Amino acid sequence: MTYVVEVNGLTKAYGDVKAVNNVSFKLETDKIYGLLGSNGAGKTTIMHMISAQQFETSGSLRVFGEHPYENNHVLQQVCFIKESQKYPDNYNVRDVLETAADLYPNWDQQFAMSLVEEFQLPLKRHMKKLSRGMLSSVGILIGLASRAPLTIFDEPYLGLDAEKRQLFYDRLLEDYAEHPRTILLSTHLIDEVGTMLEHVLLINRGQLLLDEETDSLRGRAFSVSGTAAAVDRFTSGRTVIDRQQLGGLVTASILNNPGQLNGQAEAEANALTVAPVSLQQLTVYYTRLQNRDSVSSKGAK
Ligand SMILES: Nc1ncnc2c1ncn2[C@@H]1O[C@H](COP(=O)(O)OP(=O)(O)OP(=O)(O)O)[C@@H](O)[C@H]1O
Repeated sequence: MTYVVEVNGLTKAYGDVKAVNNVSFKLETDKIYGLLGSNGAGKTTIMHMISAQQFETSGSLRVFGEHPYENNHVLQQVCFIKESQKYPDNYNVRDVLETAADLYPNWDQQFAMSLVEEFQLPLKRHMKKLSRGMLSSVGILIGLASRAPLTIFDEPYLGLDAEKRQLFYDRLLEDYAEHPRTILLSTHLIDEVGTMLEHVLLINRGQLLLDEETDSLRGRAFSVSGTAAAVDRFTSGRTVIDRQQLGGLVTASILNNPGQLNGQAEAEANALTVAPVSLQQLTVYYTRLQNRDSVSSKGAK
C-alpha cells in the first residue's frame, strides 16, 4: 500500500524542548484524519513539517513517497490552511482566489464562486479590511476549492460563527464524497467534528498517544445515565472517565474492561440509559492519563 504521508521517528527539537518527539504514523489515501491534542501538544509543528515549512530534527518523513522540502512535485499536491495566514497588503479577496487558482492544479473555480456566495465574501474588499471570521472563511474556501490530494486544515476557523462552521463541515463532507482526498484537520472543537473524522491521531507533549479509527475508539467506552444511586452501583469497580450531575440525574462515562463483555446490556437491565461517549471526553481522558502517569513517574524518581 502506498501512503500519502509516512512519518517514522519524526522529531523536532527547539533547544532542549522536543516539540515533536519520535512520532510515527501513516496517512492513507482518501481519508479524513483528526490531529487532536491540547495546546502546545505539537500539532502545528507536525503539520509544518509535512508541508515543508519546517525541517525535522531527526526521523524520516515521506509525502507522496518523497521528502517534501523544496519539492514542487509534492507541494503542488498539498494545500495547507492555517488560522494566521498572512496575505500581501494590497490584495483583495479576488486577488487571493486568483493566486490560489494558479497554485493548485485541481482548483474548481465554479465551486470557489459558490463558496464565495455561501460564505458571503466581498470579492473586492482588501484582505486587511476583512473581519476575523471572513479571513477564516477565505482560508476554508481555498482549502475546499483547491481539492488538493492532501489538504491540511490547522484550526482553520478562528472567529467563525457556528452557522459558518456548520457550512464548512457540510461542504467538506459533500465535496469529499464526490472528490475523495486525504484531509488532516486539527481542531479543539472535537465534538463538532467528531462524526466527520474517520481516524484520530492524538498528540500529547510531542508524543503520539492514539492512532486509531474513530469508531473503534468510540467503542472503547459508553455512558450511562440514571439516578445517582443506580449509576454509582453500576460504576463501582469500573473505570469512570467522566461523571456529570444535573439535578438528580447522573451521567457517567465508562471504559469497557478489556477481555470482558461490555456492560451495556447489564446497564440497560438496571434501568440505566446507555449512550455513546463523546470523542472529546475520550481524548481528554487519555491526555490526562498520560499527564498523570508522567507526573507520578517523575515523583517516583
Ligand atoms: N519556533 C519555536 N521555538 C521554540 N519553541 C517552539 C517554536 N514553535 C513551537 N514551539 C513549541 O513547540 C511546542 C509545540 O507547539 P505547536 O505549535 O506545534 O503546538 P500545537 O499542538 O499546535 O498547539 P495549539 O493547539 O496551542 O496551537 C510548544 O511547546 C511550543 O511552545
